[in-house]
Amino acid sequence: MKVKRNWEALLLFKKVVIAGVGLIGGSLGLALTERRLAAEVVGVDPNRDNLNLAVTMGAVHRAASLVEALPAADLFILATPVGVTLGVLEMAVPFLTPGTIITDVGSVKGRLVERAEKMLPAGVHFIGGHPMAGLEVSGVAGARGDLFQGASYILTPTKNFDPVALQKLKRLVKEMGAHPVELAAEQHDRLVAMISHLPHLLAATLVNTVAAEPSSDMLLQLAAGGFRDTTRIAAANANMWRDILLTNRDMVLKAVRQFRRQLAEMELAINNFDQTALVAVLERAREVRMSLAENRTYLNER
Ligand SMILES: NC(=O)C1=CN([C@@H]2O[C@H](COP(=O)(O)OP(=O)(O)OC[C@H]3O[C@@H](n4cnc5c(N)ncnc54)[C@H](O)[C@@H]3O)[C@@H](O)[C@H]2O)C=CC1
Ligand SMILES: O=C(O)C(=O)Cc1ccc(O)cc1
Repeated sequence: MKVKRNWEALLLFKKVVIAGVGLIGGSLGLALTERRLAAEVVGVDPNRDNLNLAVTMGAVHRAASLVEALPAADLFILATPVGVTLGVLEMAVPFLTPGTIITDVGSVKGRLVERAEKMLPAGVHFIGGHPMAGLEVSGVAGARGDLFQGASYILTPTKNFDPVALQKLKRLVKEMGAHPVELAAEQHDRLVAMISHLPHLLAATLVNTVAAEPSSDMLLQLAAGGFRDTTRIAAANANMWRDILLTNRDMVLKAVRQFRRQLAEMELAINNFDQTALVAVLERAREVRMSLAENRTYLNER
């Protein structure tokens, strides 16, 4: 006999507290409320307009302060800018009660993951998280409950991780339609420097290269899909990216050095009219890019 799944069966958490109900916190809130994964979702955010909009949109059931919201929460999600997350966690510590699982969504993991475990009271477990999905807009107004559908969602358990907390977070990730991928925090930071932080830096540099031209207005009007496709992310929040690039400074600088080597190879081939080398470089990129579009497989699922 087919068992009918009622909404009660999907209830993963009783009370979820989200600090930072912006694009990502709001999208997690919508995913939780729309799919009825939590009985109550409480939002904490110093931006009153944003928080009120989150309530109106149904991304959180109610707004509160950390002091009021945190006791008896079974999940606490830090969805704040990378530069303030550790400070918010420090502020939260006195109000945490045993049984709370804590995760974050930040684009850089290293220091936060290292510090988090050390400052938490007994019975409270932290596992870093990073949804590999987003948009170039900030604030809850752009939030969507299906933002993480089909995306990889990185979790960074340490060697002392709590297995029950990890299982619950993996279940949540899957219920949101995303694919959990476990990585060590340092490995996470090295990989995202290449596939997220470097592309962002390059998109911004590409836009600025064109903008620095005397005829930039005309150039931007003429720009076709190629320029738009390669620079969409340059429209994202500058403060958010300042935090990301500086917090992951060493890995980002390493990725820039690798990029410079590839650029030099391309430059040399053009300078030398070296048709063979130029085709080889372009062909290598073409094949890799085409394999990215086809047949998506996820790490940990191979
Ligand atoms: N935007 C994106 O595409 C992605 C962002 N991320 C990460 O998600 C995090 C949030 O980014 P977004 O949602 O895009 O930013 P956002 O600017 O849309 O939202 C951040 C929210 O945090 C609030 N906030 C600031 N200080 C706070 C504090 N002390 N306590 C509570 N709330 C506070 C802000 O008022 C704002 O509403 C960042 O750490 C970012 O690295 C991760 C994946 C994708
Ligand atoms: O806009 C996009 O497509 C992005 O890739 C956004 C994004 C920004 C930061 C992240 O840490 C992850 C994803």
